[in-house]
Order: sequence, then C-alpha cells, then structure tokens
Amino acid sequence: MKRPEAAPLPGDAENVRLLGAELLSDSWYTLRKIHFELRRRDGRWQPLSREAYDRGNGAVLLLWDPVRRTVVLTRQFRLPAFLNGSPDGQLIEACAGLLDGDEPEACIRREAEEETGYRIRAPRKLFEAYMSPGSVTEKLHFFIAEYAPGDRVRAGGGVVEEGEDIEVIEMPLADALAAIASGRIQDGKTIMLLQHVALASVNTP
Ligand SMILES: Nc1nc2c(ncn2[C@@H]2O[C@H](COP(=O)(O)OP(=O)(O)O[C@H]3O[C@H](CO)[C@@H](O)[C@H](O)[C@@H]3O)[C@@H](O)[C@H]2O)c(=O)[nH]1
Ligand SMILES: [Mg+2]
Repeated sequence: MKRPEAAPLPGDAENVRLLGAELLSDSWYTLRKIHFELRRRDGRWQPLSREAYDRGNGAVLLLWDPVRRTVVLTRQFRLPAFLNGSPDGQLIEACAGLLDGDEPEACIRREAEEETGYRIRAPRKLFEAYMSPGSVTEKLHFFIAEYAPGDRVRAGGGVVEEGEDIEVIEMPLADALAAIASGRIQDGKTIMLLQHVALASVNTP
C-alpha cells in the first residue's frame, strides 16, 4: 500500500492566515504543527499553533439486508483503541478504508470486497463527516448498500501482507443497536451508520 501524501496547505481565508508548517513526523502518515493567525469574532488577530495529523480521507459502508434486517460488520484489532482502554483492542466496525487516491465510491467497493467478501451492487452516498476535527484532517465519506446472502463472492478478511486480520460478522440490526447501548460497539462511524438505518426504518411507513 502506498502512503498518502499530506495535503498541501490551503490559501488564506477571510479569518485565517497561515504562517508556516513544521513537519513533526512523516514516518507513515504526516503529523505537522501549523502556525497561523485566527481572527476572533471581535476582529482581533490571535497567533496560534496546532498539530494536525494527516492520513488522507476515507470511506465507510454499511451493508444492510432490508429483507432479513441484518447488517454485515467487521471485527479487527485497532492499536489506538487498545492503547486507550479496549481490553483486547478488537473493534466491531462497518467496513472502511482510506481512499488511497481513489474516488470514494471506488474505494468503498474495493474495501467491501477485500474486507467482507461482498461484491456490492449499488452503494448510496449518505453524507460526509470530519471524525476528529480538532486533531485529524480526515473527512470520511459515508455509504450504505443493500446486500443479499448471494452477493458474497469470497471470504474477505483483509490483506494479509498489510497486517489485516478481519473477521466478518453478520448480525440482526436489533442486536447491533443493542451492542451500541451495551458498549460492545464503540466505533463512531459504525454507530452513525447503524443509527441512520434505525432512523430511516422509523421514518419509512
Ligand atoms: N506499515 C504500516 N501500515 C499502516 C500504518 N497505519 C496503517 N497501516 C495500514 O494501512 C492500512 C489501512 O487500511 P484501510 O482499510 O485502508 O483503512 P482503515 O484503517 O480501515 O481506515 C478506516 O477506518 C479508520 C478508523 O475508523 C478511518 O479513520 C478511516 O477513514 C477508514 O474509515 C492497513 O493495512 C494498516 O495496517 C502504519 O503506521 N504502518
Ligand atoms: Mg479498513
């Protein structure tokens, strides 16, 4: 897998003047310290510095079977979650990946097949969201796609050479929603997608 280049700094805006960037780390992704001036609401310009971690943008997809009311999720080790209190670091998530230079829809088709083994037919874009805007530049593109059991063309599991070891889990939507309440599902993007389906079901007669 190629590493994404950090995005070039944008031009100034009405309320922001960029003064410079210090590279703190580009070991795998890029961590920079950005020096800038921000115009406060009272008109005063305030000098500030903030660190920003750039790992590119990503896409995430919920596979949803409206006939059986089931979803397909993944389970994999996430080091940052392990460092921050997850007892085994295994997180249940909707399948997702970094864009790696692709358009979001192409990315999510590739990731769905690599991670879950499902070949998706018609992904529907829902929304875009910054997931951790105080520290991480990433914007995530959210999709949903209907699936049926016959759409699974291979085992999935991720790319072994890249260290991925992904378990594919199918469960009723009701169980997934209960898992949010119990704390068994703690991944933000996944919670957003499951709640989207739950809300859409409530609002569809
Ligand atoms: N060697 C090396 N490999 C890395 C490193 N960091 C990540 N990788 C590898 O880069 C690949 C990233 O896998 P993707 O499936 O493309 O991304 P993801 O980690 O699933 O990201 C998704 O979830 C994230 C967490 O919620 C999201 O931030 C992201 O947008 C996306 O949705 C994995 O094979 C991972 O092992 C690193 O520091 N070193
Ligand atoms: Mg992934």
